[in-house]
Amino acid sequence: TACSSKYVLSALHPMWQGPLVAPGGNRQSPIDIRVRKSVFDPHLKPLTPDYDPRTCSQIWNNGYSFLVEYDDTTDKSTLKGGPLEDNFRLCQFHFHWGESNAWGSEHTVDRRLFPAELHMVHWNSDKYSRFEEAVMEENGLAVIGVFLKIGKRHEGLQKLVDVLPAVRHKDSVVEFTRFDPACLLPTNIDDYWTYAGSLTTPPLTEAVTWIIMKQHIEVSHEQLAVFRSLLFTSAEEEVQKSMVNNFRVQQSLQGRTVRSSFT
Ligand SMILES: O=C1NC(=O)[C@@H](c2ccccc2)S1
Ligand SMILES: [Zn+2]
Repeated sequence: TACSSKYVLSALHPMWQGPLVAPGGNRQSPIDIRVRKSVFDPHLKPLTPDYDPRTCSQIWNNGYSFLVEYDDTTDKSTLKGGPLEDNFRLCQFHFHWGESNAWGSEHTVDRRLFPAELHMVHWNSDKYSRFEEAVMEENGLAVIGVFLKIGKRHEGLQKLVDVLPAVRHKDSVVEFTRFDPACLLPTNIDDYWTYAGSLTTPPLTEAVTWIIMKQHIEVSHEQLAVFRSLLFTSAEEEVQKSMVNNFRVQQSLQGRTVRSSFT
């Protein structure tokens, strides 16, 4: 689908932690969320995700993460509410993780690192007609971030973990259907932080309203180890590089305010 955009593939290089900063970027992501500096906003509404598992279509290893893609040609899997004024359409979700459980997330909370972070990517279907267009616009995208911790096995995630070996190499794709992404959200989605930021991979456009969940989800050590069995490299390349540490370095807040939906 459109949202598995060429942007992510073309300018991406595994392990690029680069000095790559969007020209004149003053709202870059990820950031450290300083809890005591966040501002409670009583006007923030509850978030209302409404996902249809039948729109789930495939999993793709794009050489940086694996994307679970959704058919975003109609308003079947949507996100509204929270800080959002418009209707947003789910196009894909993916993760970022480390080579060890000690790090891997892109955002941090008072400098605390998590072993991994889930991103659910949505684009503004009230204002734009497709993902590629929205990705270049100020209020084009909404990404839900959920931290992962090592603990009990996540039953819903296992269906995904079981097919990962089929997309071990860069550019591999496998059909993947009837997966309800809501199963990956924490039980409490009313408590979140939100701020104006950017994509964390090229084109790094400052198009994202970030919604970071306060409550994490738990996955088992074995499940996360399967993420690490994926490769950055394609089947043809001689040297195989394991897909780990696919996160961007943290960016400065540059005067931005992080709002919280809770006190
Ligand atoms: O949340 C984000 N994580 C990423 O890898 C970036 C991205 C870039 C383009 C499409 C989808 C996601 S933005
Ligand atoms: Zn991401």
